[in-house]
Amino acid sequence: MIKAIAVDIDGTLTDMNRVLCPESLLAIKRLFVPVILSTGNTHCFSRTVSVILGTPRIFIAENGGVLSYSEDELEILADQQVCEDAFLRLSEEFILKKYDSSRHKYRFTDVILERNFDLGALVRRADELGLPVDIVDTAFAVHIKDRRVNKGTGLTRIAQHLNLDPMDFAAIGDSMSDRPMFEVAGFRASVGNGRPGLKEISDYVAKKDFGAGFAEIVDYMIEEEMLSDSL
Ligand SMILES: O=C(O)COP(=O)(O)O
Ligand SMILES: [Mg+2]
Repeated sequence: MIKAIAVDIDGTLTDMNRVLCPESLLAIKRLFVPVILSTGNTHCFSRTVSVILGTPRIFIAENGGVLSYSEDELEILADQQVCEDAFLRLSEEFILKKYDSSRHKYRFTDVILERNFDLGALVRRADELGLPVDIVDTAFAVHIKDRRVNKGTGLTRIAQHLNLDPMDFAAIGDSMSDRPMFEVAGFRASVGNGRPGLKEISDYVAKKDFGAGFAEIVDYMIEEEMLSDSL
C-alpha cells in the first residue's frame, strides 16, 4: 500500500509557465495520505507552496540538497562551493548565465543556469574534467548540483524521518531530476509532458499533461485502491 506521495512541482503541479494548475489543488484535496513536495526550487519557495497547498512542511528542496522537517527545521546536505567552483571552471569555456541571479542568495546548495547553451557539450566537458557535480536539465532551468544528493537521497531521508520506507511512497514527476526518486519509490507515475527517460521507468504514464495529468494519476491510485488510509 502507498502511504505517502512525493510530488514534483514545476511541470507536474504547474504548467510550463510555472502557474499552478487548478486540477492539482483539487487533486491534493482528494488525497488522504501525506503529500511531500519534492523539487529543485529553493526551500523558501517550497515552503510557501506547501502553505498555499496545505501540504506538510516536510519537503525536499534543491533536488535533495535541502530538506525541511518542520516550520523551522532545515537540513543542508550538499556543498554549494563545489557547484560554484564547477561553474567558474566551466565558465572559462562556455558562456553561462546564472538563472535569476538576484534570487540566487536564497539557494543554499546548487547553482542554476539559464538554458541558453549546448547542454550536451557542457555535460561532456564536466565529465572530462572530473568535476564532482551533476548537471541536470529540468526543462525550467539547468542545475549544477553536488553529486552526493538528489531527489532519491532526499526521499530516503524523509522516509526515515516519517518512519516509512521509500517503497511506501508513490513518486510523481516530469523531468530527469525526478528519476532518482522514482528509483527508490514503490510506485512511479509521470505526467503526459514527462521526459521519455522518466516515462520508461514509470508504472503509470498519464495521458494528460501537467496538473490534469497529476489529477489523472491521483484518480488512478484512488480507483485502484493503492492508497493506505492509515499512516
Ligand atoms: O527547479 C527546477 O528547475 C524545477 O523544479 P521542479 O523540481 O519542481 O520541477
Ligand atoms: Mg518538474
